[in-house]
Amino acid sequence: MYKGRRIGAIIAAAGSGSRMGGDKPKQFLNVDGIPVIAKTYRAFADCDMIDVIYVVTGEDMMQQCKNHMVPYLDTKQLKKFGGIVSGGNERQDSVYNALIAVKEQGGVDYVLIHDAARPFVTGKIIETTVKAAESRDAAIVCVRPKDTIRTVDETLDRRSLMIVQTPQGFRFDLLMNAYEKAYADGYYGTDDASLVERIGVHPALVEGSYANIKLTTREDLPSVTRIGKGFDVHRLVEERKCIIGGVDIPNKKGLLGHSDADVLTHAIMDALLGAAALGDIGRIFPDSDEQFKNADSIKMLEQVGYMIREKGYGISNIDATVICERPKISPYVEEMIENIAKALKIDSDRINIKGTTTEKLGFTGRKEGIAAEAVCILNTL
Ligand SMILES: Nc1ccn([C@@H]2O[C@H](COP(=O)(O)OP(=O)(O)OP(=O)(O)O)[C@@H](O)[C@H]2O)c(=O)n1
Ligand SMILES: C[C@](O)(CO)[C@H](O)COP(=O)(O)O
Repeated sequence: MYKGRRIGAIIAAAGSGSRMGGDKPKQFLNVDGIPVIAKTYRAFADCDMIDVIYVVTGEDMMQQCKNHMVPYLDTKQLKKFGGIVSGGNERQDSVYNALIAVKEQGGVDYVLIHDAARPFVTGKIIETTVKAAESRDAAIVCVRPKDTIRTVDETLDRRSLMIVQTPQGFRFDLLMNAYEKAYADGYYGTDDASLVERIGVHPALVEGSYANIKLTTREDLPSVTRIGKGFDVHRLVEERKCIIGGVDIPNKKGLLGHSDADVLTHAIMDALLGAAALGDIGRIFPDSDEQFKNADSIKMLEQVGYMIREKGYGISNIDATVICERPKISPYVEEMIENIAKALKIDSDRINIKGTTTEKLGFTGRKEGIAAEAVCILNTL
């Protein structure tokens, strides 16, 4: 409530995100650890001035939308949920469908229209828009362009230009009239204010934020950095090969394990899987499975690399340490790096491998086994 007025919000989430691409619409992608639609909804739900929130999404996306929203909201936030409305072909059609649903459910005094694809909207922006809409009937959030803007033919005067964002807030009956007039005239606009202007109302301009971007193309997505850590140990025994980092190293004893027991490659796989929240090698390549008996770990690493890319991550770097008295690691480091880089399809300068001893202490010091640890950083592509 604001000054005793009932304030509604409509979140437009029926787009297909064709410019973003990918396997799901952008409103269902994750930003800051939660789906975009949930983050956007939360911003409105957490604002005391907002009484009820309607989400408009594609007819075929209703369930997907709920799944990406409801589990991320608390009881207080969910209390404001007015319902999900089926959208239309264009943003304007979607918003109109939601306006009709709001009206059918008793209406509100003022309504804020917001793109689901603008999850960085703040409580302050929402409040300022409500106040401006209440005093001026219509209010839109804008920022000044930072670059020079021109048409194909001429440079425009930047001082008179504004970049229009959402939310856009209106007296409810005014916006409804504007939409009805637009449809009567066959007019389509790219925002709500342009429709209201056609019936003679100029909106108040509210200062937005450069951070309140509309996620439109891949470059708009904030980069995500994830860290992973892996550790592995294998026992040294007679009559086994000593394969480390894919290099068959001449040594009196070799490493015991279900696969080829490549301790270094295993630690690296666990670091990568951990960073991507994909579990660990035990889960992906179980030692109860015969197909992994004496398996080439570099081949398994290749598969892990594929899974990481599938999840949308690139490998920023890997740093690994092999811990043993013997064999000496340094003569083989370059070859190990080459094998690992090739399997992961990354540049070799993203990988660092080193060897160390435990000064003859512990099981590595007694040459009973070899340990390896690895850390990695993944970034969204
Ligand atoms: N028929 C439509 C089209 C768009 N939108 C919503 O309007 C907002 C702004 O639109 P836009 O960035 O163009 O989203 P998309 O239409 O999804 O993107 P694209 O044009 O790249 O397909 C988005 O939150 C989008 O979900 C909508 O509710 N109904
Ligand atoms: C409403 C809007 O976000 C204001 O900048 C924008 O016009 C939506 O346009 P789109 O063509 O649907 O991306």
